[in-house]
Amino acid sequence: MTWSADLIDTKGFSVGGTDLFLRLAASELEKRQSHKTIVIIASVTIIGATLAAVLIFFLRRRIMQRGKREKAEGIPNKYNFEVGQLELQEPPLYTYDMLRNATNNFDENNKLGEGGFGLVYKGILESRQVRAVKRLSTSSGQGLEEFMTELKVISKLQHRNLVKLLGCCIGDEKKC
Ligand SMILES: Nc1ncnc2c1ncn2[C@@H]1O[C@H](COP(=O)(O)OP(=O)(O)OP(=O)(O)O)[C@@H](O)[C@H]1O
Repeated sequence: MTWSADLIDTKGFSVGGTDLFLRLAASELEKRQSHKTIVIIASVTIIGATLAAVLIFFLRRRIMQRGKREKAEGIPNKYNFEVGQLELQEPPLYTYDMLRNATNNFDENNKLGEGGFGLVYKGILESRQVRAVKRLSTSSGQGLEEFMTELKVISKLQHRNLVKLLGCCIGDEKKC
């Protein structure tokens, strides 16, 4: 078919008309196909990047909130200190005040039991977590080195008959 009159926009006809089939060179169709592919790839990439950004945002916010909470509770994320040749890592460090508040100033009513090196109290942290707090008695004769050795050993032990070390407090005269 040859058309020699002015071009008409067929979208202008709201009714009637007939289907018009055009035969195109295969290369024309390939071009359209590749455009379609590019559009799909671009859309998937944009959606993927957006989802990743949202995920990273929420993860970062969660980590930051956790960091803030630990800071508020006086628990550093990680610490590493040395006493002589001893090195201890991982268990969180509690301040003496935190444990004193948790146990209501080491109240007799919160006493759970007594071991060779001191009394054990029930404590409730600000986060409402319940803990058994063992306070080293000054008369126990256990020095810093023995205390650190004990911490180092229990922090590495895991057994159903042993309580897990969840943290420690290492003040000058106040060790828990
Ligand atoms: N997690 C806990 N929950 C409840 N009670 C506890 C807990 N930990 C300790 N106790 C009580 O405190 C007592 C003394 O505990 P501790 O760990 O000091 O005992 P121990 O190992 O015999 O002492 P030590 O190592 O000083 O000789 C226990 O016998 C128990 O009654």
